[in-house]
Order: sequence, then structure tokens, then C-alpha cells
Amino acid sequence: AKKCYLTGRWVNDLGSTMTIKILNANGDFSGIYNTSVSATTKEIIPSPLLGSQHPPNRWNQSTFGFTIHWSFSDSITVFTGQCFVNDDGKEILKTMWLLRSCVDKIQDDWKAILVGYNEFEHL
Ligand SMILES: CC(=O)N1C(=O)N[C@@H]2[C@H](CCCCC(=O)O)SC[C@@H]21
Repeated sequence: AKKCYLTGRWVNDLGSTMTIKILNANGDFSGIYNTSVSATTKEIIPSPLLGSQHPPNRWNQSTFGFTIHWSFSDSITVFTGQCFVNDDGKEILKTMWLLRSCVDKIQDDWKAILVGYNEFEHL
């Protein structure tokens, strides 16, 4: 049965895609994220990500987290979630994320974070 390793290509409900490279023995990984949307007007380019996944075991599907260091803006996004195998045998990543934008002054800190959730499917 599928074990929900993050290695490979994923697409989310916004049409963004990511490619996760082979996990090392600790479950750490790197990859590339191609966002289809941005909070900035800057030209979007693929951006590196680093993360970790708990090795899935037989009793449950595993949790993970990763950080995207955007190449085209001064912001950072962190994702966390869990990989599930649904009733059709499809691997689904249920995630939540925080996008921290870079604001000019501390008085603007209140509007510096966006939060959201979404799902990724394995390509
Ligand atoms: C999966 C998902 O929800 N998102 C996705 O695929 N792209 C957007 C954001 C892209 C931020 C780009 C950098 C910037 O605008 O500063 S990260 C969360 C959201």
C-alpha cells in the first residue's frame, strides 16, 4: 500500500506545484516550489524549500513541515501538515501555512502574516 512519502511532485488547489527530493535517513528533504500565486507584483520564479517528514509507519500516515525561501520576494512561508491515503488510495497532503511578508516598519507588523490551508495531490 502507498506509504505517503513526500518524495516526488505535488500540485495544490491553487495550481502551485512542488518537487520534493529524496528524504535522508532522518526524514529531512529539500525541493523546489513553483507558486501559481503571489502577494507581490514581482515576477514569480521557482523557489527552494527545506523540510522534514516523520517516517510513515503502518499505524498512521506521517506529519511534515517545510519552509520556502522565496527567490523573488523578501517573504518566507512555512507549511505544516499530514499525508493521508484516501479511500481511493490517493495520497493527499492536508496542510496549513503562514506567509510572513517583510514590512517596512514595526508599526506594520500587524499586517505581515497571512495564514491559509490547502491540499496537495501527488502528480
Ligand atoms: C499552497 C498555498 O496556499 N499557496 C501557494 O501555493 N502560494 C501562496 C503563497 C505564495 C507566496 C509567494 C511569495 C510572496 O508572495 O511573498 S504561499 C501560500 C499560498
